[in-house]
Amino acid sequence: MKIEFTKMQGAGNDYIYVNTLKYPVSHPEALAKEWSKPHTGIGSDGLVLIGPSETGDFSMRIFNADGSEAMMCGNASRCVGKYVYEYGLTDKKEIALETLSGIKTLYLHLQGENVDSVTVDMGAPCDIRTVDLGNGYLFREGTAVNMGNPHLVIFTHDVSAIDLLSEGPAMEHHPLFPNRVNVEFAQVLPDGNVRMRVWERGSGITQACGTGACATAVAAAFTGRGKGKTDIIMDGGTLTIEYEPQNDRILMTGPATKVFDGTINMDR
Ligand SMILES: N[C@H](CCC[C@H](N)C(=O)O)C(=O)O
Repeated sequence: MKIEFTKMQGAGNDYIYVNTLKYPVSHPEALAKEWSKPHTGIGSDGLVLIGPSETGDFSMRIFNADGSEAMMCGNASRCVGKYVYEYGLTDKKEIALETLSGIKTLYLHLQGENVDSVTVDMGAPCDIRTVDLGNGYLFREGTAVNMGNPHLVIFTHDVSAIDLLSEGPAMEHHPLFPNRVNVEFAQVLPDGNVRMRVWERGSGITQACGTGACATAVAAAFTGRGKGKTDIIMDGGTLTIEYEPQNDRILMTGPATKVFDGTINMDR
């Protein structure tokens, strides 16, 4: 059976989007793995399913490139906003999106007929704590933050010097995080904005991570490095994060971009 999909990216974090109202998907874990492969698949950081919702306007499920299901994805939530508006599933510019970590509100910013950026109310961070990573690792200390999904933020003076391919997996599988963790290496710049590189649980190096950008801003505030509105500059683009520890929410603003539409066979 041939189904339609759309490849979209937010700050370079690319996913395959399928409208399950039209094409129900019964085995997303296997498809995420197969389709994410760059040479034999479509090539992506994972698969995102857009569906109906009883508590919100739409629902989103996200699968990493290794087939594991994630609770939340910041970059995908913006792209879902663009998708449902531009493909005529809604004419709302404020959308309640149901995720495994609760309802997130999307505020669409239009350029003519098209959505070019989206602000997402990402809710409140939780379980913020300093963690001792122990001996035998490049860094001794990090900040754990839960943004609906787990993150470990490590501040360093030179983020370009980090060998992500070895440091990323070492942290993802650190014994302190039995469910694995998304890892952000962050460097505060002279103007207070932050340069960040990410290793995602289940997808490896990605160009950007929305929940990771939020976690980085939270960790910066928690460790006395923060400012209320911070640009988090990643390899694939920049997200603006608004966070004040006394407030109960984080606002994330950034681009949402369509790459192409395609069709693919669902059964092999
Ligand atoms: N790229 C995503 C996060 C995916 C999360 C996933 N890697 C996990 O928690 O397992 C973002 O923009 O927030």
